[in-house]
Amino acid sequence: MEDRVFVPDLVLVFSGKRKSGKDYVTAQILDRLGPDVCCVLRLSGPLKQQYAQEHGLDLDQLLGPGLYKEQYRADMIHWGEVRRQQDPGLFCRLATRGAWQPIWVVSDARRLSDLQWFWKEFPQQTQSVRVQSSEETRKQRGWRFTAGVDDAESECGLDCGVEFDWIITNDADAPLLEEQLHPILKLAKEATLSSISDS
Ligand SMILES: Nc1ncnc2c1ncn2[C@@H]1O[C@H](COP(=O)(O)OP(=O)(O)O)[C@@H](O)[C@H]1O
Ligand SMILES: C[C@@](O)(CCOP(=O)(O)OP(=O)(O)O)CC(=O)O
Repeated sequence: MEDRVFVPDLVLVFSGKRKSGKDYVTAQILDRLGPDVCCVLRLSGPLKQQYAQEHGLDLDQLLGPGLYKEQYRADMIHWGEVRRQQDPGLFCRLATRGAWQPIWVVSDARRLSDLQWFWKEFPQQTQSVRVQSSEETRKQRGWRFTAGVDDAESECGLDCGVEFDWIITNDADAPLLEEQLHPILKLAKEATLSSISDS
């Protein structure tokens, strides 16, 4: 474990397939809790930054939701895997560096090694959240199966073997997101309150 000065009260580590709604759901949580209390951290942020720099690419477009990033996704996955083999916690460390809010929402865990890093660093605080949507819904949001991406560890690494603390079903016919997020938001509020009363 690293020597830490700052330890968050709660770390919600989200995973889910492409277009399941990870960004959408985590943005809703940020919206409810506010930026003084909560931050959304993306493991893909430092990865894309480094990748863009090395390959002379447009970082803003790589970070955006458009088609640009899809042209590079397979190669970025491979590039990131090589980096992770050398140092499995690299992107987790970089993404969390400097985060000061008491609630961290990590939007994009993809591999067991990502979750393991948070469990090890923040055993008391980490809660895993899976966002799931049907293939039909994901298709309506623009997803198309891509060999080398949708059958790779980046998309399938957390498909089995993890008992998630929370599962959010993000389909039109599922219970309202508002209702599904309620217990998680309650937990976040309780975590900050109990740390205020401890201090
Ligand atoms: N519950 C929802 N209601 C409306 N739009 C949604 C919902 N969930 C996801 N979307 C939309 O679907 C698209 C894909 O969602 P996104 O959060 O980017 O997925 P992911 O981050 O898992 O790839 C985005 O345009 C997003 O706004
Ligand atoms: C190379 C990646 O980090 C690219 C991730 O890009 P996004 O996080 O933008 O992906 P989605 O939100 O699922 O569409 C994947 C990886 O294997 O690390």
